[in-house]
Amino acid sequence: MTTGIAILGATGSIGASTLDVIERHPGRFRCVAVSARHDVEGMLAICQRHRPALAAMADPQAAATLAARLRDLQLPTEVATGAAGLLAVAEHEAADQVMAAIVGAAGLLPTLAAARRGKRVLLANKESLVMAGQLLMDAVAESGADLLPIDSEHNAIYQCLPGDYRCGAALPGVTEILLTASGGPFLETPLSRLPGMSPDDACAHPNWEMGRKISVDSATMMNKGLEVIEAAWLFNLPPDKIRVIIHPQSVVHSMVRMDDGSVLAQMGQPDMRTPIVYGMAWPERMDGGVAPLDLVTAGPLDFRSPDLERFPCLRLAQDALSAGGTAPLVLNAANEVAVQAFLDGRVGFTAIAEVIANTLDQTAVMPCPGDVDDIVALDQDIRRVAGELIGRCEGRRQHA
Ligand SMILES: NC(=O)C1=CN([C@@H]2O[C@H](COP(=O)(O)OP(=O)(O)OC[C@H]3O[C@@H](n4cnc5c(N)ncnc54)[C@H](OP(=O)(O)O)[C@@H]3O)[C@@H](O)[C@H]2O)C=CC1
Ligand SMILES: CC(=O)[C@@H](O)[C@H](O)COP(=O)(O)O
Ligand SMILES: [Mn+2]
Repeated sequence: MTTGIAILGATGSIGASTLDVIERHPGRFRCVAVSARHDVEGMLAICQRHRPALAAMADPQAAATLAARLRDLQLPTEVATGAAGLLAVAEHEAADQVMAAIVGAAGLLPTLAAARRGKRVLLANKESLVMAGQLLMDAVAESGADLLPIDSEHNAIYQCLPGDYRCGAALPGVTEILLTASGGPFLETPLSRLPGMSPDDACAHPNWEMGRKISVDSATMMNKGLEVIEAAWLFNLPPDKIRVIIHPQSVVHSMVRMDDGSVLAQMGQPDMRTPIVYGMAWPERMDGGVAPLDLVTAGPLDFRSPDLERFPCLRLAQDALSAGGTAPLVLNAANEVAVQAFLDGRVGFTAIAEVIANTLDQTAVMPCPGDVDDIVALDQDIRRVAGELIGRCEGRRQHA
């Protein structure tokens, strides 16, 4: 039987890897619905190759252009737009599985909709769990949806757990999980040079090819911070059972330490098609086109503790997890605003951590709202606070 896949964020890095896996197994998987924000050319190429029933563009102008181009080419793909368009992709009746690969908070509503509909959720969009972990995990539990972690570390941990483990359940026998972190492009950069690092420097990840937002997150190690919070929700663990270890080679994708002293690891090439095909084929195993890992040529594997002076964002995220309530949501919103300002050349690299810390300082921690509309409204409020702080950084920069 063919499995229908909807891809939220189809024009991105995870979207491209997912489409590559689908193409390798034409009888087994079919791309039935796709979404993007405004990349019309990318979406057109996907529609020509995969003929999905539905393509949604969040941006209305991009949707209109796509619809006209599809008409000219006499392609039958229906076009939708806006928030409703993203929901239509997430809930598409022909989709058995939904790849949640929109970057950032924009992924929350469609990911939640897919979970509520009982689709298998292939979760790459870590920000939705950071913002609304309780809501998303409750939706999965209530609908009985399969939730498969796609983020490489969480996928690695999932692979190390017993075969009948389901995300959100307790983990008896596990002492702690060890999330590996590459350390990003600035692992060895002298601290005095960090303020002058450019967006292209920050996006030059040593091991993974990814979108620009997550690449900057890797450079600040906020990516690992978000992943600590993501792990707490996926594996139902308290902060003190989630440890971060620097592993510059990105060969060991994460580990689980058991109470009997065993440490289980999942290894492989740094290629997202492994976790993607794992999630799509689960509980089977299939080929995703990934080259075999040769441990003889992979070179020495190094491990060390993270330096929190170099990576203050990691500590901010760990503290936000311990604080609980709305703190992770505030952290995530401030990070998205600060990273975008850095990518736009408006603030320097080290301002990212400063803006997040100051936003957290200005915001009282409250219990997280139980209603998704309230969560989205709060996210918008925090973005305004962080935006004002960005404005002040810009002002200081201009006067310097
Ligand atoms: N890349 C990777 O290897 C990994 C990524 N992840 C996570 O997966 C997610 C996607 O990452 P990645 O593929 O690298 O990101 P990319 O930037 O490469 O792609 C993002 C996708 O989301 C779409 N998008 C962006 N903003 C919006 C919006 N406001 N509304 C609707 N769609 C939007 C983009 O459309 P458009 O092209 O039109 O802008 C694009 O399709 C992130 O949450 C990331 O943390 C997790 C682990 C690994
Ligand atoms: C591929 C993936 O899962 C990314 O989240 C990756 O982990 C980024 O690498 P860092 O370890 O540098 O954050
Ligand atoms: Mn990861």
